[in-house]
Amino acid sequence: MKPYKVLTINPGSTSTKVALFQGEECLYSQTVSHEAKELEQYASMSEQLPYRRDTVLTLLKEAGIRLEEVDVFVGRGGGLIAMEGGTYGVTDLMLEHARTCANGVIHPAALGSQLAHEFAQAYGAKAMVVNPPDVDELQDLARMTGIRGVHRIIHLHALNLKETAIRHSKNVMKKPYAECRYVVCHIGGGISISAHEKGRMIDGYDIVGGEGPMAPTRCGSISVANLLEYMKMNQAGLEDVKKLCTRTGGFVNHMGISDAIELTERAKAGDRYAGLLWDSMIYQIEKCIGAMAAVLHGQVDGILLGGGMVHNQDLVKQITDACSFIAPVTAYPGEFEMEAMAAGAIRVLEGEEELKTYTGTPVWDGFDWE
Ligand SMILES: Nc1ncnc2c1ncn2[C@@H]1O[C@H](COP(=O)(O)OP(=O)(O)O)[C@@H](O)[C@H]1O
Ligand SMILES: CCCC(=O)OP(=O)(O)O
Repeated sequence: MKPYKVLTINPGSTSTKVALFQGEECLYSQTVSHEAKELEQYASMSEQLPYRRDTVLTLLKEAGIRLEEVDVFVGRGGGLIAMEGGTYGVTDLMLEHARTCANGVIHPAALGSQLAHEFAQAYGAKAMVVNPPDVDELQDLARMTGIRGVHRIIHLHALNLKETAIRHSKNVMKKPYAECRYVVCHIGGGISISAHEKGRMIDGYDIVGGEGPMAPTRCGSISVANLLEYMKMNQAGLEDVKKLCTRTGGFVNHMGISDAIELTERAKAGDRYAGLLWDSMIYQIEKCIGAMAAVLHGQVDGILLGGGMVHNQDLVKQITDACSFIAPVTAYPGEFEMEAMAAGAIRVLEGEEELKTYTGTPVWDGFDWE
């Protein structure tokens, strides 16, 4: 069978990643980092589209990649209404929801489907997205809040969390993902901590909604009282708070940077503020891992760490020291997002999996007594 060519595009909060695959083989991969200040100039997400497109085009031109040969362009996907996991065709409805960030989340992942669509139109190929951050597999216990009619929803790095769990199951546990129980973390520009049981992500944090640990670009969980006081003192409105949850919180708020390498260098050079900020983020990650281990009743086969910051040995050591009483900690520095996107598209092209159609109807829509 002809090995399909797949171009994967991954717009993240601190980077744009692009990779070309032929079958499972990665022919080319490149990452461009974006500092917070560079992205600040764009008032809306759609204003970032030409910048991200040009970033991708420049990389591909430099590498001499012939886009005419690509069978399918895959974007990361985002801005969508809560959906089942899987590979989806990019449709008009998906594009409309991505453009308007229909789920209320302003994050560059929503540019993924739009970029894939633009390239696919230009080169007569297919456009798809795989396991966007809007995948919802929560157990009912995780949906209830203390306010009637308000339900928890989550947005996290579903793509990398699931791929990491699938690979660890195959290569280390020698069992199917559906038979393993994990706490899986993605520690990047945003930080996802999630509980996986029987091949489903049954709980996790809404990392663009102000839940979970603080992260390079996110404020993470703070108390309602703290937030109300902050809003009063700073005359901050809803839009300011939303930005703190997705773009301007965490390292960006404290230090004006999202780069963990620079933050840790400042800490090493004796900046105690930078040092405490770094250690506090790790402490918050450890607390969230503990919570997800309790969701799994302590029966955890492994704690899996992925994402850019997992390249940092100190972070891995601190988490291992704090959490290995729960289960073995395994570090997968970087991510498998590009591989996961290519694999999802190829499974569909080879007929192993059906291409799903985005309905725009939430996968879960309230308890039956409501
Ligand atoms: N070698 C490294 N050591 C420490 N931190 C790193 C390293 N490489 C990347 N990072 C940090 O990881 C974060 C980005 O992670 P990544 O998973 O690529 O993010 P995203 O996809 O969310 O943009 C940044 O804060 C970056 O500084
Ligand atoms: C929308 C959630 C995914 C996410 O936070 O990705 P980044 O870490 O790339 O910002």
